[in-house]
Amino acid sequence: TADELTTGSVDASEWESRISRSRRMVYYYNRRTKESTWDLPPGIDPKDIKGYANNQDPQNIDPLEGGDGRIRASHLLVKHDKSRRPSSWKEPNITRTKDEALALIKSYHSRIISGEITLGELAITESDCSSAKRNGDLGYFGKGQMQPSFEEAAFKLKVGELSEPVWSDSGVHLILRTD
Ligand SMILES: O=C(N[C@H](Cc1nc2ccccc2[nH]1)C(=O)O)c1cc2ccccc2s1
Repeated sequence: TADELTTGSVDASEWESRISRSRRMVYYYNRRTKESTWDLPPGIDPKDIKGYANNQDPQNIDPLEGGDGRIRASHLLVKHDKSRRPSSWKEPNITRTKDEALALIKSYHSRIISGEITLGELAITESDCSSAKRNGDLGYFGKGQMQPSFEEAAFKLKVGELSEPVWSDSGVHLILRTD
């Protein structure tokens, strides 16, 4: 439409293709306008859209990546005094040092790999991220959505694998890839 031409949302780079899990069909999502559509706007060539390879049969989706290049993960975040936002639902003013945060996350890592407790259970009470309310679940995310260090570590994990401590501007994380 005319306004699309003026707002430039005919720009292929704003679009990504995703899989509708319910209808097992490819749909298109515009990261800027947040709109979803089954049909690409006129003037955009599907082959220019990143994400799920188009005109592939959604039945042969890579089961490990949800088919559209996204993964799902939960995490437990321990913030410190130099975090991007040294505050959380748990602690309005976080004063622990980076070393103390690392010591804490290592103790959590040990308890999880020993089988004493799961990351999801521990995140509820101990994570400094608001995802604590969802057992640390961050939902599905693709490349370019999370902080680079977090994304790099998460995409290296196999489904069900727990990361070593991972630093981001927010603090130090344990990441569990769940899908
Ligand atoms: O950025 C968030 N929360 C920040 C802390 C934080 N920083 C992160 C950096 C990478 C991945 C997750 C992260 N969580 C905060 O509460 O200060 C998010 C919260 C939630 C909640 C539900 C789903 C996704 C997200 S991402």
